[in-house]
Amino acid sequence: MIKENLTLLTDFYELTMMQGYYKNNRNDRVVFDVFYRTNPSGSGYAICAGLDLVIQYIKELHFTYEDISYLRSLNIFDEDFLDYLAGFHFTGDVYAIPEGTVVFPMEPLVKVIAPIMEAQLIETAILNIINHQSLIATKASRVCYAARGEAVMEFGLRRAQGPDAGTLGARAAVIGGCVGTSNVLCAKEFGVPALGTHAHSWIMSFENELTAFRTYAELYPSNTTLLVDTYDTLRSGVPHAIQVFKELRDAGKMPAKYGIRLDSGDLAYLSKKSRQMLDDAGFIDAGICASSDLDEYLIDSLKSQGAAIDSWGVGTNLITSKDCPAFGGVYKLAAIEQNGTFIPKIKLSENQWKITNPGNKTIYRIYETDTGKIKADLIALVEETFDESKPLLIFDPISTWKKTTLKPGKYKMKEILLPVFRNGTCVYESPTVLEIKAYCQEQLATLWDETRRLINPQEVYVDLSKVLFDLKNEILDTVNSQKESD
Ligand SMILES: Nc1ncnc2c1ncn2[C@@H]1O[C@H](COP(=O)(O)OP(=O)(O)OP(=O)(O)O)[C@@H](O)[C@H]1O
Ligand SMILES: O=P(O)(O)OC[C@H]1O[C@H](OP(=O)(O)OP(=O)(O)O)[C@H](O)[C@@H]1O
Ligand SMILES: O=C(O)c1cccnc1
Repeated sequence: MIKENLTLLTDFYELTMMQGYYKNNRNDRVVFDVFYRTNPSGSGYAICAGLDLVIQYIKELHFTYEDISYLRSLNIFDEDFLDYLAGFHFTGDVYAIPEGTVVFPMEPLVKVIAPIMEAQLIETAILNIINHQSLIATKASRVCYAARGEAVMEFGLRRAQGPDAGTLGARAAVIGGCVGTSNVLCAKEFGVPALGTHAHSWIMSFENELTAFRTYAELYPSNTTLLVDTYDTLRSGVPHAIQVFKELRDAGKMPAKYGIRLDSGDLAYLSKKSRQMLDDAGFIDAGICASSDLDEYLIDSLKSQGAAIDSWGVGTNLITSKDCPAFGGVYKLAAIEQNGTFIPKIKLSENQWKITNPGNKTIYRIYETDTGKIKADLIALVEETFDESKPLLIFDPISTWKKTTLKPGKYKMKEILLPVFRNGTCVYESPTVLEIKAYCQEQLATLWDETRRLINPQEVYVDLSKVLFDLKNEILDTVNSQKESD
């Protein structure tokens, strides 16, 4: 599923444009930026994810004999262009922000520098991959934030939008902070923990709840989590679970990890009552897991209600990012090479926020030295250099009066857009998913609490360097004066 050749996973217009470029002998190198304009779910940040699949996709790019025959059958592509496609492979450069990094609106997450035919073809798949995985990684980081460090298991496969979304979404959820997933294919493919309890059907398939619990506990002596809400949580489920735990204790076979799962009803009330019953029976280390249509807001609310829950199973709302189903990443042309120099390009909009940033750019993350927290991100042209031993003026590119001068010694800069392909060859090795998850935790720690909060977070400034800001305004002035003279 994930490793297949995805070359035709593109919008038809990319191919019709490609043929147009081909027929007009236009294959100049261009710069395209992938960026998004608004953080999903009202978040103060996003987590970028999906680069590993983008790399696999680009490495595999080629049109098979069947692909070419299919395109020929559409009666729109000429033989000379189809011949070109038959020999097609990617020859360009790609730069990207590593997976698991916290990112902010308007900054290029991926930058493609390639002949326009190649750069155009890969737009759709790159957006498809980055948009989906970044959306779910961001959602997972919010859910895990609400759980305040307690384990969150990803349980959404059955309600995901198809097998790929379920599997790659689970990968992204682990990057964002989940301890593992119920999705076995994801666990195998990406080397992440396969986790789970059991279903109501297990209980219902036995003559009674007690026998179902006993049988499960015998089968899985090292991790016995019993689902207690099939008939009556407090009158039947929890007492039966306690009875089974007592039998295990009496037999000297106490599981290393054991507890109950609540899946319906008032989770705050039921968890507190269950906790009391378990504690009274001497099972103070029994865990209480909760599931049932949870999301970050419900978990946060349950926490503030004092719910006695210590692990969480989250499915539908996480794997589908139900409150915000699209990430909104776009792919915009930023420059075209002419005679060896990149000519910056701009896309105008009535909305100032939507006007693109021109040129071949990179991003510097600016950290406060005292705290290690992010002060701002700075988008600059690649040829610019910065000297940390000098003061740095940063200002908001829209509300330019919002500015600050950073003193030498008080800030550090780190370039976060890294080379991934050079001249068509991959020069980047993706870390494992668990390494990316650990890196993501470090990244989240560089955010201020005010930016992490779930509602109305403080935004992080993404500024333009003075050189880029001036260039953008110069181009805007030129375009505007051209419009007036037309
Ligand atoms: N204490 C609580 N505070 C806020 N929300 C809660 C609390 N307890 C449960 N919830 C949420 O309320 C919703 C309850 O859903 P609903 O009433 O449809 O069914 P249920 O209790 O899961 O029972 P069933 O599965 O039998 O229909 C779930 O989203 C659950 O997470
Ligand atoms: O609520 P979500 O966040 O989507 O989490 C996944 C849900 O999937 C299961 O229910 P389901 O009714 O599918 O199966 P079950 O009979 O095992 O409860 C599980 O018990 C959770 O309630
Ligand atoms: O293992 C579980 O408890 C589980 C798995 C998928 C969906 N709901 C629950």
